[in-house]
Amino acid sequence: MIELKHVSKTYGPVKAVQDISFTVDEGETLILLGTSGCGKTTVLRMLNKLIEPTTGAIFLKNQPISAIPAEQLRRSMGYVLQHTGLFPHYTVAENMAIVPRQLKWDTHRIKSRAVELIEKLHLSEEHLHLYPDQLSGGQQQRVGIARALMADPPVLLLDEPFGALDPITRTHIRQEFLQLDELKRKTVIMVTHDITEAFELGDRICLMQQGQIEQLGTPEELIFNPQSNFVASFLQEQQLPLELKTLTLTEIGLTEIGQLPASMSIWEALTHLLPPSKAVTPLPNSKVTENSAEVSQIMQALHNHRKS
Ligand SMILES: Nc1ncnc2c1ncn2[C@@H]1O[C@H](COP(=O)(O)OP(=O)(O)OP(=O)(O)O)[C@@H](O)[C@H]1O
Repeated sequence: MIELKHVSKTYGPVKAVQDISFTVDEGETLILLGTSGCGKTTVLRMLNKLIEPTTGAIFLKNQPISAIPAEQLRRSMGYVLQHTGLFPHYTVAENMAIVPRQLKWDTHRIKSRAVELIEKLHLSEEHLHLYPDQLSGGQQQRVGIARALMADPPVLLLDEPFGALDPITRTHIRQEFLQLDELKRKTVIMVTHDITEAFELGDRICLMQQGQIEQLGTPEELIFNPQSNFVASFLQEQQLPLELKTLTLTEIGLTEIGQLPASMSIWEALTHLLPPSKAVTPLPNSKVTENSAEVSQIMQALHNHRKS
């Protein structure tokens, strides 16, 4: 669906992106993960033709995007900018109508699509008449996503879509986002520096450092088979929670734990088994202290899986 071949971008002496190649399949969610300044946003901006690669080429459905007019390309790619990028002097409805107007949709179609999406994102029709600064940060982020989805583009580019939110709101919006039926058939490329977010949302993760790819793989590959010390140390602090979220009970060799389905992640299983006070917040990074028979059995199976 999308392919980057040996793409680099330099700004004078600054090598923002250095010789990056990867493909993203149709319907896949790829996360660009890395610390500030590693080149994630630059990749996204090149995909959308906001900037040109210095060398290398980008393809959309096997066609070089250099041959696709920018306007046409952007109609097939919704873009959620860092800090939402909503126009402050436009109402929510006007912000959401920008692309449909370019596509010459009639007023009725624009309105009904806006109402449909705003409700899917857990806002109400009344919000359509407000200006961005009359909304909370979380509401603005929802509008930013709704705006990008208006014309139902097959590709969605998201730059830190849940940035600048407190951790609890961030988790809520992320859960809503995961459940959005609108996203199920889209190809999504999302930038984040939040490891948990990357592991929850990504089919694959591209971990970058100083403009280069350190490792590109599934969450499980990154956690259990880090290709460099950088990858291992980048993930180290979150190691246990990531393992718990990435692996299912089946994958650690457990087919029966009480009534819980074996396709559940270890995290979900422990959330069911542990008392709410322990399950609500992420489990301690170093060890799980609760000692019920099932929890012990799960942790033993995880231990065995690590050794295998
Ligand atoms: N227009 C520009 N002119 C000069 N240097 C730039 C420009 N845009 C980006 N850079 C540099 O390129 C590098 C990569 O920037 P980029 O914004 O892609 O990083 P990032 O990983 O998205 O960071 P963040 O998470 O902080 O947004 C940085 O060193 C940045 O200073």
